[in-house]
Amino acid sequence: MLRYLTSGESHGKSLISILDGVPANIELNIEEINYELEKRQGGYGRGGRMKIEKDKINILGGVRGKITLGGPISIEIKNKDYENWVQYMNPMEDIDFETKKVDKVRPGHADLVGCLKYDFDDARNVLERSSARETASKVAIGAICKQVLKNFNIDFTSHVVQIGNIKDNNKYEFDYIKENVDKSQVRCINQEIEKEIINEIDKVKSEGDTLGGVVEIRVKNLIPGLGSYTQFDKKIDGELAMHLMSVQAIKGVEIGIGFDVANNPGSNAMDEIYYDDESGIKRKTNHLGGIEGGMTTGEELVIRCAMKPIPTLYKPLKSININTLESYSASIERSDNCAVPACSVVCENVVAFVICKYFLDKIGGDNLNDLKSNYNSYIKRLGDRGWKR
Ligand SMILES: Cc1cc2nc3c(=O)[nH]c(=O)nc-3n(C[C@H](O)[C@H](O)[C@H](O)COP(=O)(O)O)c2cc1C
Ligand SMILES: C=C(O[C@@H]1CC(C(=O)O)=C[C@@H](OP(=O)(O)O)[C@H]1O)C(=O)O
Repeated sequence: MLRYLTSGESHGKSLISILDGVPANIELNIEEINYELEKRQGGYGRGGRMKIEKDKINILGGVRGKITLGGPISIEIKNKDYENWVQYMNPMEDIDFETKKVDKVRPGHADLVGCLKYDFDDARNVLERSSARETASKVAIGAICKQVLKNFNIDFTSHVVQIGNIKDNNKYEFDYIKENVDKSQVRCINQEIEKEIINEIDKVKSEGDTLGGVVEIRVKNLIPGLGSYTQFDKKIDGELAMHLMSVQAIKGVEIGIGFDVANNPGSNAMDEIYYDDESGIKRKTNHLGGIEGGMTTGEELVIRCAMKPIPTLYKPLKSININTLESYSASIERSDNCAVPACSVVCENVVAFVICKYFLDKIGGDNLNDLKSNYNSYIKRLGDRGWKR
């Protein structure tokens, strides 16, 4: 079973993760992994921290000469900012906790409940781990998963469809997204909307406020039957929602037309099934976004995620001192103002992990050759039943 754990604090030495269950003999393209990490750091609206970090993957185990060994892969991403935080974060030396205490808890963060739950008088003990810095690990993991799936032509992309109230309602083709997305500053395809969004981010920033938005993730060349209807915890839509909802600041996940199913009659929400000798079993529409009954249909997977606005505002929000219970208005030193573009890269890679997990589960094989022959025999059997790639 493909699984991972992450460890590390936002201003600690490094982010560490272990990805277990990757088959042997997968060739890793390190530049591509680093490119994903670079994309996550980008996007208009990011704060000062991204000028300090230059995220790069450092593989510590599970790989030789860029080829996976079938064992757990351990991954390090260094926090360059650690050197500015040694006095606060050193795990091996004493820290003068009293003078470094964060006792003003920030609304929208894990600070308050984290302090109550874990019995801390210092919110730094919470915020370091709850920070979205951890999403760098998620991206490195997803980028490795993508490279497993590349052997089977399964392809991923993502873009921004809304920031604040500015929406891109155009429908775009997968390849168009793939080709155009990295040139833009907010990962929005339509250049006019891109400009409008950048103006909106500037305006809201000047008011000391922040913005959230909606990102779309697409997966192409999937096969039918990843996931299962037979038990709740085997359904791939459930697993996708769980992983995506657990990304910092994600508040909603929809598949296909999502919440719009409620606004449409059944005839507009289902995807009718056709057969012809040339293309095999096919759908003319994809309202349900490529999943039926907890299983991939083989159509394009279409997922949207809503990210809440960044909770740390330059315009102070009211809160309390966790130790004295006095009220205060927060002021901050630095924060992202809008991280929706970065979040699209994170969500894309989180989806890659889930798809890879279910792919390996369905196809099976602890090395690339076994995986390929199992895959081919499944595709052949589906072909005998009328399904074509
Ligand atoms: C890529 C990314 C960057 C983020 N950057 C910031 C930030 O600079 N400042 C901030 O207050 N929150 C930021 N957040 C959001 C918080 O980490 C998140 O809202 C917080 O941990 C509470 O978790 P929850 O929103 O899931 O409840 C970011 C989230 C993501 C995905
Ligand atoms: C470090 C990252 O994002 C951070 C996520 C984050 C938060 O509270 O979630 C707060 C900010 O950190 P800092 O307080 O150090 O400026 C962001 O920069 C990253 O994305 O790599």
